Amino acid sequence: MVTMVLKSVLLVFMCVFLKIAYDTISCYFITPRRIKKIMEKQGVRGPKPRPLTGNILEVISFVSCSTSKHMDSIHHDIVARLLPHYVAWSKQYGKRFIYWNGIEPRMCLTEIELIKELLTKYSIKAGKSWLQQQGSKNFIGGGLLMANGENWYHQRHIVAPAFMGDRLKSYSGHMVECTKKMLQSLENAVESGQTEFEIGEYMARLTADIISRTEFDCSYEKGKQIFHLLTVLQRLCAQASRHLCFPGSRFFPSKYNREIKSLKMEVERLLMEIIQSRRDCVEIGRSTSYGNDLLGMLLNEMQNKRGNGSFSLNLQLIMDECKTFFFAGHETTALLLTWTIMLLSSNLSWQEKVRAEVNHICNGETPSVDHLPKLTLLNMVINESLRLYPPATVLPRIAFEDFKLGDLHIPKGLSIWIPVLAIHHSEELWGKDANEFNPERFSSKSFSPGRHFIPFAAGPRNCIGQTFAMMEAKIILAMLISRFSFTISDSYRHAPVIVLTIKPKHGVQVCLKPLNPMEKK
Ligand code: HEM
Repeated sequence: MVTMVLKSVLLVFMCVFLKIAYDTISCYFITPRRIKKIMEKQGVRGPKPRPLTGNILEVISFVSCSTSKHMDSIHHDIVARLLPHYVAWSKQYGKRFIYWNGIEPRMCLTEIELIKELLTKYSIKAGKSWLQQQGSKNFIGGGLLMANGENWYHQRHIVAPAFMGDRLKSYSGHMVECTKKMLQSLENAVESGQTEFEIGEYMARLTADIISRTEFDCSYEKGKQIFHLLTVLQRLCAQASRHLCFPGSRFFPSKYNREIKSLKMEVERLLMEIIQSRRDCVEIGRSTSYGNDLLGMLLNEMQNKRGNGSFSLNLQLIMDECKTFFFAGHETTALLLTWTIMLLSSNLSWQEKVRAEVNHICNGETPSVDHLPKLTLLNMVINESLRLYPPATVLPRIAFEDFKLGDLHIPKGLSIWIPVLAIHHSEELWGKDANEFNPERFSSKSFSPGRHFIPFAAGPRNCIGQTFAMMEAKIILAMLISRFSFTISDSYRHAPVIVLTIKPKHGVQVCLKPLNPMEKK
């Protein structure tokens, strides 16, 4: 009897072991090579990969060489600096090529029609890859940004109302209040004799403040504390995700992995405290709803059990959504503002034009949602900034099943990489002055958005916070430009780098001068 049991256990153990061994070999060797063959047959080639690391080491060496120094002057010809591997391989292998991110074969896609088809038609068949999800699992978990398929569909429908209509307009008050506080602190610093400011720090603090207030309203101070921890967690997860291509690396109890786990637990403990106190208020009858902020909306939704079929909104997902909105909405907008201020500080005639427009439209009042659509020059400048320095430089997708894209057969498991930065700087698409700051190009009525201007992606999976971000950027810039004039400081070193998003390596130093009441008018 005992031998029978032992034999059965051994058999089960052997089966499990063989399954794991087969899955590992299939995932690391068989599938990637099958995909490579299918793509090669269609004429899509690329650099030779090394075992396990693929072309990662080449990419690292290309980029560390091109970004080792700052640029000689402020110009915007930055593709060769930030995506040198793209420049080298597209020259050698053509518009479509394949390179290997570890064990993941990635096809680079720059053809506009194919990108449009992929983003609009195949938003369910192509989504976020396992590598991406693992890289951010301890950080934003299964929130909207990393969700796929049915889950993504339901999550998107639940949060969409938070970014539309009157609810969206209601956030403008928070934006104005937070900006007033920031401007006051700048004015105080100027009065005490400071003239030069690293404006990126101010913008990062301001956008974090705004998103904390929008998400947590009355629990705003606690929200700020959570977001501070999330910023540290984000940095650690980005460092740890570099090792993900090595089998089992995420289970290794390294210093990174231990620190990540304990930070994640602390963030979630604080989030649960806020959630619990709102539930208590409703339970004892002190309040009839969970609140009008983003968190309240998600909790109300969970209470109404609008879950559909197998999908249900649970507390873990609500916490993941809170973390996702902070991550997706804070740094991207801060960078948009920082780069726009850099561009206006080094293009004074545009600064003057935008100031005159703001003064004319707002007439000394703080900007309201009714003023914003009339600020057309400001809108053009923001678009030009998003074109030259798109915070999200690449859009990654992975095919979950075989499908046809234009003339290409895309096999299941192929990762597709859309280099937004290169598309935005392409002379073929934007003309000879593609690398110059020229907001005028956005004034043309014939301009067709979404074709080769994709800072917020496109199609059903585009940025849900696009209107929120544009409203926030316009309010902040309009308020800043009517209070201060700014020039780029001599100490500024133009050194864009990509660390997930495009960042100024040494910050953006500007000299601020308060405008006197006559100039403000
Ligand atoms: C200038 C500011 C912003 C830029 C450039 C930007 C850009 C993008 C891009 C390119 C995507 C698509 C990513 C992908 O699918 O791979 C995206 C998605 C997303 N963004 Fe933004 N974003 C900005 C601001 C915001 C704000 C303010 C929020 C929220 C408050 C936000 C929330 C999200 C979310 C949740 C997604 C995932 C949408 C989905 O997959 O359905 N973003 N963003």
